[in-house]
Amino acid sequence: MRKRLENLTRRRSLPRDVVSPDLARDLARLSFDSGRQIGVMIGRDGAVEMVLVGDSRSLYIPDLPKSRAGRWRLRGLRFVHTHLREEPLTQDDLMDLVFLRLDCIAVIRVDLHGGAKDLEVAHILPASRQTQVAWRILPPTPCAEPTLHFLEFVQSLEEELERERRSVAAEKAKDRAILVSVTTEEREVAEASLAELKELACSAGISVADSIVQRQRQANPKYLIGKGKLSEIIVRALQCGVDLLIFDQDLNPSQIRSITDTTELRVIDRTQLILDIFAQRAHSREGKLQVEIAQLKYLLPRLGVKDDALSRLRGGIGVRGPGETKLEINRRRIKDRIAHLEKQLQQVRKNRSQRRAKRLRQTLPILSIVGYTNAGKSTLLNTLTHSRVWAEDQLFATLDPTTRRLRFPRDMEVIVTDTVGFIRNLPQNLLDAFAATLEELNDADLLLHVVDLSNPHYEDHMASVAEILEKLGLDRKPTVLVFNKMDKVDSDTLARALQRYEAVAVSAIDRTTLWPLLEVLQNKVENFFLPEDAEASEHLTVSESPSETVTVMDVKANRLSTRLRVSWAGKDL
Ligand SMILES: Nc1nc2c(ncn2[C@@H]2O[C@H](COP(=O)(O)OP(=O)(O)OP(=O)(O)O)[C@@H](O)[C@H]2O)c(=O)[nH]1
Ligand SMILES: [Mg+2]
Repeated sequence: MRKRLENLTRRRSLPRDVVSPDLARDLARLSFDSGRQIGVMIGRDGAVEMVLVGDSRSLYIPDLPKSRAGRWRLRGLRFVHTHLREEPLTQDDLMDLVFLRLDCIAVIRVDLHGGAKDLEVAHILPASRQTQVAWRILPPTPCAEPTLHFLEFVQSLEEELERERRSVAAEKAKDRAILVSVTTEEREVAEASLAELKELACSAGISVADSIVQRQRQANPKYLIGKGKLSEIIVRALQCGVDLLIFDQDLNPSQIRSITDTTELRVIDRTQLILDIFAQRAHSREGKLQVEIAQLKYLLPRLGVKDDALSRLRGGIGVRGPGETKLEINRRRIKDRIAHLEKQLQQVRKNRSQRRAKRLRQTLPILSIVGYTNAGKSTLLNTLTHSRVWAEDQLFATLDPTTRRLRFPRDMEVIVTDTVGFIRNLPQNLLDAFAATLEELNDADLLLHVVDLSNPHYEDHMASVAEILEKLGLDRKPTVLVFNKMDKVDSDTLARALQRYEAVAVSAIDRTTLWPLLEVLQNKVENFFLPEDAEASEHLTVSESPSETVTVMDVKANRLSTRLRVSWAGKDL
């Protein structure tokens, strides 16, 4: 028996046959004699690369050598095996096809006399031809008269996959990902959370190819996700040319490892995605330090015993945060680095409080725009920026700014800052890093809390923002509530919202809607900073344009924390 099996390794099929008729016949016979399933892995050149022996009903395929370049390629191996008693392809066979990204899987159905009855072949299906399932089973053909030209077939299949990949890759050269949510929550809750993950991914510069939800009654601690879903993911990834999976749920290190091992895709979870976003957005020295500390702390418990754990965990998007070289250091060195960064952080903080003291001496009121992610904060700031042009045009047409300044020796100036969006469920260990990206808020005199009124969950978002502000010790700051995107809600909703909350409604994409807001801001700032100053009031009352509200905004472009300088002459004084 052993000898007969060994002989199989020297067999060759023509590249054009899935399996040569002789080999099929011999496999069937051997299988029949031994009462076991027998299989061979055949390379593209037709050579048998591996012989596998199972029991009468199943056959286990061990780890295969790493696949050829490119995760979207097929493996370059076809698996041909026998089924006794004319049993057709099974679900397990199809799973093997998908998990191993085989060129194809074929079963030789052995008849009751040990003959090779026929050959059943299944292959992965490209997305463009996608139906409900990710594979196709071809009608059985007699082993003795193969009809399929296998090599041509598999080459065209691969070309098709490659074309798909290229068309999506060309779409944008950025990271593409599939989002995955494994949850015991209600579908609606899971989908809202996934929608948010998508926004997070987008703001991290990742394009989302697809999202997959698995609702389950009980979690599967090993993979977190069921095997069937995992195979769906592998096929979708193959079809979409995706090599990154982002899980909405936090994964523990061994889950990351087993999912990575099974799918050969990069795997990150929500926390790591948020960390990556912070890493992108932290501009200040303190912010950068905080984010790197958070990244390293996230990494530390995930350093497994396996030496390749680091390269897997480098999974993140691009090469942000702790770079590759940094990640090659061991656990000890990471701890040292954290200690070192923490020391630096203390130093920076000391400097910052000195800086702040200096700024306070300049007494420029600072307005900071805060709000849930995607509320429209940056848009609001930008639109204010455009209205600057408009306002200036007006200004030049009617007034001489230089003269005006002379007349108003204490005219008001404010700085407006945009901030990173707030997010629900912010893990506690990220709060420091998040707080650092929001450090400017400590200096804010007035917060503009922007809310996307068109989002059905806007009240939840308001609550999340309030909660985070409280955690950051910012809940006592005077705040103006701004209901944005009023163009997207009907008048009833708007009226009801304004009844319930003291807020100003705007549409940040439409600068003409901003005036009521400017009015409110102006009054607030004046109330905070002017009343006790009699001298200023005197000057202002002699103004020659008492009824005119002039807004001059001067943007010192600095992307995320664009600063907007607003000066105006008060009309109500
Ligand atoms: N229809 C409508 N869309 C708006 C309005 N304001 C903002 N948007 C859109 O909402 C989306 C998010 O706006 P952003 O300004 O990026 O939101 P953000 O709060 O800065 O988001 P993060 O920085 O990610 O927290 C963009 O697509 C805007 O075009 C509005 O008043 N009406
Ligand atoms: Mg923004």
